[in-house]
Amino acid sequence: MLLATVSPARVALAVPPLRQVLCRAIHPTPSALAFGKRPMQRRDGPDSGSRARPGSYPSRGKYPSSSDRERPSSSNRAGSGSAARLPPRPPGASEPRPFRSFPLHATALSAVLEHLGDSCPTTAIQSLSLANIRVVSAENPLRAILGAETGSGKTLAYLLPILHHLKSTDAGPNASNDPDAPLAPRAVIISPTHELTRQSTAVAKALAHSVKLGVVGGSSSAKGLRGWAGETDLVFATGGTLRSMFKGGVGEPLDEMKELREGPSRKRVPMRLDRVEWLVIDEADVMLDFAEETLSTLSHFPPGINILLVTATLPPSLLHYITTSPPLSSLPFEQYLSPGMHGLPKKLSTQFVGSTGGNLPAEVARQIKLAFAEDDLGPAQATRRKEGVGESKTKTKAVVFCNSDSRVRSVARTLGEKGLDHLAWTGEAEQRILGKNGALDGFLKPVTTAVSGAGAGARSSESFPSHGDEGKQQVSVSVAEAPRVLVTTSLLSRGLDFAPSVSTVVLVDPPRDALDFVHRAGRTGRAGRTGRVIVFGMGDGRDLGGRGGVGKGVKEVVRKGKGKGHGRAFAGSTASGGRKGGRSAQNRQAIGKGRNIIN
Ligand SMILES: Nc1ncnc2c1ncn2[C@@H]1O[C@H](COP(=O)(O)OP(=O)(O)OP(=O)(O)O)[C@@H](O)[C@H]1O
Repeated sequence: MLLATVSPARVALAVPPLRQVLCRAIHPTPSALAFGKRPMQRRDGPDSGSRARPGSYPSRGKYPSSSDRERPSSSNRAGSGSAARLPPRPPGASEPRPFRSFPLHATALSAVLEHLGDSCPTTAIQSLSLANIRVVSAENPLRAILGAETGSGKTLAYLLPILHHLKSTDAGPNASNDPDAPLAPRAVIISPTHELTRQSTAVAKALAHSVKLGVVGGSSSAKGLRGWAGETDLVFATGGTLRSMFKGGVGEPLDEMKELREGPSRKRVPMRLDRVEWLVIDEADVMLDFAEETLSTLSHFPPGINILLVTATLPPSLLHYITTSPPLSSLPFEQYLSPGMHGLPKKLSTQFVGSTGGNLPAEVARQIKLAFAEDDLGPAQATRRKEGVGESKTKTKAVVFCNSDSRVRSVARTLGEKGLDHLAWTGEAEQRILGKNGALDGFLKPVTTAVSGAGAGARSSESFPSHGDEGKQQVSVSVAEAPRVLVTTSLLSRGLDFAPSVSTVVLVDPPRDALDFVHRAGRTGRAGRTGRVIVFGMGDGRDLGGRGGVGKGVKEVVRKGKGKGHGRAFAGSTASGGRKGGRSAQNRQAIGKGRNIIN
């Protein structure tokens, strides 16, 4: 009944068949390519794409370079185009392409080339985003979903178009140095956890340093945004941090209890949202767990802002939510979904452990030791070297997911007894309460920046090749003596970019649903690298279909990761779509008791 209030056009947009999404991706309109400009035509108007627009590319039979945009030819000025002069349709807009082939602001382009390496191409979602995420007019804001598998570069997929836009329309540094001026960003990025907020902030800072934009990141609700004031460009925060700033209205003190306890000398952090042009909700499907809070947060933002929802999983319930809940439902969302979405990363193997001999934690420890021993074998070492993980002596690491804090404690205890150096990280972890990633750094990918003059960005010919870390300078602290195993809960399953040395993810308890499986498993095998996920509690993997909704969903995810993915909405525990019939995956018995590997 709720859908009755939604126009047919919007329903059609809400759940497009894959072919519609891909068609749009394969044939981006000139206006879609002209991002950063604000032509007057409606984005989805009937004549969209039928004539050249201001800022669109000259027809040259190739992708234009950024310099094309900076020096417009007579054929790409406003009104000079015609259908006959449209640029050739690209062969596949989700194909990897050089970052230079997109009309990025020169500073944003050099920042990303410095960050990833000069010759590093885009990933599928980055190609889609850079070709399509643009502001058409202030009166016609953009609403878009960016969806792609874990570890596929979604952070840059949303950051780059925003950096481009902010820089292209930058009015220069704010003259006011008033320490009491409210924090006033142009873009706000909401993440579900403090850990992810801190990591995304670090990535944005690494880029924004060259782009010369301001980035503020909240690391905890207690002190994250304190000390910042005045106009800035990007603010990263959790929904909770933002809400606590809005409590009682924008400009009210943050965390009043602390303020009472520690006295009025602590700096207040008011925030003004009237300058906000962009709102990004990272890990957007988590919104569903906090539906009311999310809507209450959104109600503070101006109505005409551009909204990007970024996600690795797109359940129909999320589509329903955004089409029926104001203010999200006020405009339809375009969908840019990578073909690999809802599958596991391609080089991630799934291994099921059916039998534990009655002692689950001990078997977990045994399987981790086995995995590390496999990693130390020659071929695994050679692959890691090729993938830029580091020296052949680099020790691989494992992240272990449990469904509860008590399970974290019991597994951690056993790992200790079995001589496995580990870190246990739950919502109650002391470092976490202090608002620091510190202890986690040994597991997280350090944010790097190129050392000038050094050759960075080793390439391979795969569609999503790993980039080398040669020639990079580590920005975060040294983590040489960090433990090899991290034991945690779903708290760290979302969005975090774990280090390439994390070769193994262990699911001690069955995932709550297939979405949970996708996110936990996706902490390894990132950026085209190899990885393995070891799954307990779901049998030996041969009869997943017979294990109810979760089993069916997991089976579907594993199969999609190995074949051609699709971008349809994902039913989670009862995933729909995908190929019928024979398995694309090959099952083979693993070395080790009862472990079944699906490659
Ligand atoms: N074009 C690229 N080529 C190679 N590596 C890339 C590229 N873009 C980003 N990366 C790297 O890929 C890794 C994963 O990126 P990111 O964390 O943005 O993935 P994600 O899609 O957001 O994953 P998740 O769904 O888990 O949040 C990062 O280490 C990033 O530096």
